[in-house]
Amino acid sequence: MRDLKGMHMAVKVYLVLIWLVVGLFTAWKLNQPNFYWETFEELFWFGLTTSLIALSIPYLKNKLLLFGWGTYSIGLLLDIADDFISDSDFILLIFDTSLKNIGFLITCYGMLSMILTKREVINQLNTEIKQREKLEAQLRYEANHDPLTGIGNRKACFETFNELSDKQPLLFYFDLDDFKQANDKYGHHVGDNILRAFSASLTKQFGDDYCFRIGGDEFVAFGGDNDQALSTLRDCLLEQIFEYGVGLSIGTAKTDSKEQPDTIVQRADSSMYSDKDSKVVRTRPRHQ
Ligand SMILES: Nc1nc2c(ncn2[C@@H]2O[C@H](COP(=O)(O)OP(=O)(O)OP(=O)(O)O)[C@@H](O)[C@H]2O)c(=O)[nH]1
Repeated sequence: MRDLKGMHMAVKVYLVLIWLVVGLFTAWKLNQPNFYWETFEELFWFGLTTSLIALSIPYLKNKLLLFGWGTYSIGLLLDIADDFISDSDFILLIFDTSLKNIGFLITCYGMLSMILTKREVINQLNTEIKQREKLEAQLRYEANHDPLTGIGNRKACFETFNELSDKQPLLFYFDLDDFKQANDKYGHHVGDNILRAFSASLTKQFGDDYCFRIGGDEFVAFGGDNDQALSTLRDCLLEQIFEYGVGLSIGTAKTDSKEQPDTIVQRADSSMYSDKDSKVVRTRPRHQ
């Protein structure tokens, strides 16, 4: 970019010089009886073209374009020479117009090939950008979602906590009962399916964006104050996994913008433990 700015500056300086030369040439020639306006015009274009070529050489990689441009300039030079030398003296002078036209065509073709090459490069870059964006979106998704259940993870829960609690002010904390037993009895893969089924029921109840898996068999969800009774909610969430002998403890805590998310989660966690401890039918004591 700085190079181009420098180039524009140099072009301006060259143009001023050309006009200066042309002005002096005109002033001088006006006093001559056989002044050729045509020569003056040809000199001007030759000066401008060669100046631009000289300036562009460091920036132009396309040899065809430079060759075309060069050929055009030679045509212009022959045009000027034509005014001073007669055709019979130098046969090449009759090709001035042809050389200009050939130079012009080669320049056009050089530009076309340059545009096509650039377009190919731009297409490649666009493909790379799209791939990168896709990869970034995937990485962002993986960083914020639990790979097993597909719902949000602990990190996502705390990052969106304030935003979600503004919309849904009651925090639910869920912990499966006797999940370890189900794991031991039916195998780890069934345990995985239980977690998936539970997550599916949870998102059905609370919505995809409001549920998170924050530990092995621990989940949180954001809901409204007017939600159904906890016993109904428990039955609903256990419907698909009840057959494996797992239960569900639920704790709740009202969110408060003055409190830290950690504190609110801790309150909901304590409430969940009270629920777990209050269970009369348990196959074994907790944390065994
Ligand atoms: N299948 C499976 N098991 C997991 C996964 N993550 C954690 N666990 C298991 O989940 C169990 C959680 O432990 P606890 O909460 O003590 O198990 P629990 O039997 O529910 O205990 P209580 O809550 O007291 O009833 C452990 O046995 C872990 O190995 C997982 O991704 N898949």
